[in-house]
Amino acid sequence: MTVRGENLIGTEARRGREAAFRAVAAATGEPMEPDFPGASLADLDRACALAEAAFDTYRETDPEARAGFLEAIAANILEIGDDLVTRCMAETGLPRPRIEGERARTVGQLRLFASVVRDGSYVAARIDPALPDRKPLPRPDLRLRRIAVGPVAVFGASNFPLAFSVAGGDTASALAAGCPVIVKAHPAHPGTSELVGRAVQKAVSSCGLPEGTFSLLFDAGQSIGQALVADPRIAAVGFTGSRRGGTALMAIAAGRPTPIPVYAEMSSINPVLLFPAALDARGAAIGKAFAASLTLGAGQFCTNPGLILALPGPGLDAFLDAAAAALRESPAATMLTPGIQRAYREGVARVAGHNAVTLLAEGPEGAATQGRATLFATDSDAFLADPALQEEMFGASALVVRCPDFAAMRAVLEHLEGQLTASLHLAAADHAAARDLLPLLERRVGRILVDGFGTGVEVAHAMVHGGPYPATSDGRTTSVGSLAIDRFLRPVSYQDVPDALLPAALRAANPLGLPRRIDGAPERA
Ligand SMILES: NC(=O)C1=CN([C@@H]2O[C@H](COP(=O)(O)OP(=O)(O)OC[C@H]3O[C@@H](n4cnc5c(N)ncnc54)[C@H](OP(=O)(O)O)[C@@H]3O)[C@@H](O)[C@H]2O)C=CC1
Ligand SMILES: O=C(O)CCC(=O)C(=O)O
Repeated sequence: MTVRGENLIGTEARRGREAAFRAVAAATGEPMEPDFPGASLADLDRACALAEAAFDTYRETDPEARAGFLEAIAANILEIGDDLVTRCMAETGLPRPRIEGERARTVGQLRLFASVVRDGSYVAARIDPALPDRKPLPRPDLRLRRIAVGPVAVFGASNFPLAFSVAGGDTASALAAGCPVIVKAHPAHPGTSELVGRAVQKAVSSCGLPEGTFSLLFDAGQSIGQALVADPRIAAVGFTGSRRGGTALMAIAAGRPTPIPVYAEMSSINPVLLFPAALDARGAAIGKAFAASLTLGAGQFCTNPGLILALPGPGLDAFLDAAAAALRESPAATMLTPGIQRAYREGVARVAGHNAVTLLAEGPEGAATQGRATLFATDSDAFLADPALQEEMFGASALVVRCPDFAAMRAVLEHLEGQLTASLHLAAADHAAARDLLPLLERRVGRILVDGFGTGVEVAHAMVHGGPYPATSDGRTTSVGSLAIDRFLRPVSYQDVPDALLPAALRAANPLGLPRRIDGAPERA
């Protein structure tokens, strides 16, 4: 399939009229064909008008039609075949197995949301029948369902060109909820974005859905993204990227005459707690596994294990020796964009220059487009004294904080900003110490995991990929897993509305066969 450098607006594909940009081949830094002229404000207006016009029809599509649409997108993505994989590899510098794995995750995610739509629990339909004889007052007939919030703006992420991008988790969950989606493509992988966008556009047509169900816009700068968030027809925003970008969009959304939620997944350093008995039993093995997680995807994961907390001892020494040895041999890896590479290099230099930090290991120097792994160490007093030491270094770099005792480890955790994940490495003898820290960890993070690392989020019903600010803008939600649909739904209650006027979800005959609660208990079939 050919990449043409076109915005996809409803059923149309048209080249923009604003300043153009090109993808940059991540490995060489060379510009790639074709150019992508940016969308104009008129293009944005058209996409928003179509989305608004599509909304009432799309949100009332029956479950089977909407599920079929999500499955059609998945099938169309697979149908692009190797053209998608090779374009994506060139634009991102990520290797084939990673891109193929990410494609499988993306397709699986779309299918998961198709099953969520078919299941229907997400509608949360509930009925409290009228009690006309209740004393002292009769109760009205009350029925509740959740409806889609409206058109959603999605910002594709640089580091997951498929699973967190044009047809990634934000788009899949918004479409599943019944929201039309307008994607602002990430400029790091425009060709990949166009190919996937065409797969969605084709599914909209083949499923007979309103054309405004999906649009994709390109922009060489930030004005289209900002105008999209500010547009009164947009009801919510999904974003994965930097704290600076996420908070800028939050400010725009909050400053609108009608403020809207921005679900931004931003920075996280994902503390890893190494407990003494686990370190004594298998310090070297944990060190090796840590190095593998740290260097995955050149460290360009928001779940990257960037902070290690441990008590000094021979177990920690074994961990550090093994981790350092593995990192010294870990080849430098191509980073996603020159900007991300520069930010990583500067972040590493800043930490390296800190007077309370020592360099434990670094990987071999790489090409100008690459990032090398680094491991630093400091102690808990120094970490507590300088908030800059908890800034995310987006790449394969981590800081080990030596804590003299569990009280110091607790103080470091208390001092941490909100995080996506915390990993605990434990043996049975560590359980009491771990139990003491769990309530604090629950306050700080969205996911607590044992004997593993947070990279490679499972797309599942019980997954939380979120966390308190600044890991995300709203720690009550997740951007991965079936619960992600909740972000794009809103409850509506119907009081004494005649059956003929009720939405199908709430009619007495339950024509959609939805799971419902009657007076708080599951409805009997
Ligand atoms: N923790 C995480 O999950 C991630 C963190 N990052 C961090 O972000 C840095 C930059 O990476 P990147 O992925 O490009 O993230 P950015 O936040 O810079 O960009 C993400 C998207 O948002 C847009 N955007 C950013 N700021 C604004 C703004 N003020 N107004 C309108 N649109 C905006 C970008 O457009 P444009 O490119 O035109 O600015 C891009 O489309 C990395 O070095 C890393 O530190 C990145 C990815 C994931
Ligand atoms: O680790 C993962 O699978 C997902 C990571 C992620 O969400 C991100 O890096 O933005």
